[in-house]
Amino acid sequence: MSEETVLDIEGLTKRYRNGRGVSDVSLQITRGDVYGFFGPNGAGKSTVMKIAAGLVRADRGRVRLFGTDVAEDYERAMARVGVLIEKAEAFEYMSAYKNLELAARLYPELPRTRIDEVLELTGLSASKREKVGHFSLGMKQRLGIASALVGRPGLLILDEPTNGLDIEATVDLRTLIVRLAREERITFFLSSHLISEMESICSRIGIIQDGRIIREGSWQSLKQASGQTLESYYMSQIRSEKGGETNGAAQAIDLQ
Ligand SMILES: Nc1ncnc2c1ncn2[C@@H]1O[C@H](COP(=O)(O)OP(=O)(O)OP(=O)(O)O)[C@@H](O)[C@H]1O
Repeated sequence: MSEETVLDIEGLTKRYRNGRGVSDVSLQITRGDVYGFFGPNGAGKSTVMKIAAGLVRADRGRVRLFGTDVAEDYERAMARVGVLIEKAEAFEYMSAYKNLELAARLYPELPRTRIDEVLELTGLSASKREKVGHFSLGMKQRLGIASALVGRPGLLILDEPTNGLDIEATVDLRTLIVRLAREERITFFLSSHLISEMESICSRIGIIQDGRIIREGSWQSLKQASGQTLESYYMSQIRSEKGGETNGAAQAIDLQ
């Protein structure tokens, strides 16, 4: 594993009691990547992300964050990781600022100015005294990201960050991710079931279907190799797997 590998997932398998889950998932994310994890509903994106964030235990396989195994030393592995899985949770009757103060309690060594910094980064400074209950969904998502940013993470894991957002809020969120990647040098592992919403900001892409990674590569190489938009490429891959043209076998090809 190179020094630059921020997240290293190897051979993850998780079977829920109902027999669903993920099988033999491996992927690596390098410092500076905006890694887009795409797949249909129920493909296994959240399961992989929850295991990566130490929230669900895998049956087999290994996750290393910044070189530390999550199962062996959770606190160390997660020290530089911010997580937003599913919907951003916040106390609705409190202001954005108060919510972030609570998040900041986990990091007593951080200066109080960090709260204003993350409010500024996420474009919420003007609303910081407003109750979160009055926020739009897009603002709540941005507050969730602000909360994940408090501890100055090197990696942000965002599961379906655009879920339920309208176009304007989706565009704002994309702009925010690009800005954070550039200005704060944050690496991203983000998922979506709508490739068109995120493909333009991703440097690497993994496609998961029925619990297995079926394609992986850099945005450029996948786009060039396919000679079509990534959305069309994605659809053709998903359909060909469904049609059994590849016998449903895991075919993680790295085109880089
Ligand atoms: N706690 C659970 N118990 C049983 N089955 C589960 C559980 N969580 C997920 N599953 C099943 O595992 C499979 C993968 O689910 P997962 O939520 O990881 O997919 P996903 O790609 O994130 O889907 P979506 O885009 O709909 O969020 C699905 O078939 C789902 O029904």
